[in-house]
Amino acid sequence: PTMAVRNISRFWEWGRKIICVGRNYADHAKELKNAIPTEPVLFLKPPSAYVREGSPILVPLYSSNLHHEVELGVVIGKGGTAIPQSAAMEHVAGYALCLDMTARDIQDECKSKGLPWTLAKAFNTSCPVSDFIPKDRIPDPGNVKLWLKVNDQLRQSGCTSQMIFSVPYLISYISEFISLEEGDLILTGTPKGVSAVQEHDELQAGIEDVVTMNFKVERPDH
Ligand SMILES: O=C([O-])CC(=O)C(=O)O
Ligand SMILES: [Mg+2]
Repeated sequence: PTMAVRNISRFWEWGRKIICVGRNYADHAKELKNAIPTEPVLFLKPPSAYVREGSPILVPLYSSNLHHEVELGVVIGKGGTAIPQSAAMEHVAGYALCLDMTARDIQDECKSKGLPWTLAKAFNTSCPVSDFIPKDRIPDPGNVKLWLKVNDQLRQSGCTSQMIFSVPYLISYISEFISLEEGDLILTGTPKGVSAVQEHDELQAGIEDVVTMNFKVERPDH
């Protein structure tokens, strides 16, 4: 019998979970008039949220305010529970540039009703991802410059040095409650500059000196 060999560089095909951190940059928390968190804010996306370059980001039919959020993604290489911060980086296989696509109108409605963000954050194509970035290409995840352009106009530009909670802290914190598995992805939050995108917009995002990616926004035909 042949055993399929799974390659971490195609982690999005593994069907593992996507754990997202919200409000991890003070400048973004402020632009949405949220308090600066004293503990990480967590939510999830299902593996069906993944979309790769060459396929479009689809605007959910129920939203008229789809926002981009550019984020550093951390790909887990070794699973664990209650991982100490001092060992956290041993659990990292690499990184990916990610977008946390957000139906902001639906999120606002959920917030005001005290309901979960699922339909605002976890719909199909809500997690565009770049190629896998091996760990050694990013020597310090606390000093990564991220940017995002819509139709060639710069909208977001930030550095992970502005994160409230560091990558090792997040791995340790999350794994206390939710065991991490090989192939999981952690989205570490977005810096300021989130804004709306429309059908036919072209998004380009990058990690300075490491990777760029391009996505087109479309309306689904169903
Ligand atoms: O929707 C939000 O503002 C929370 C979030 O994902 C982030 O800060 O990256
Ligand atoms: Mg986000």
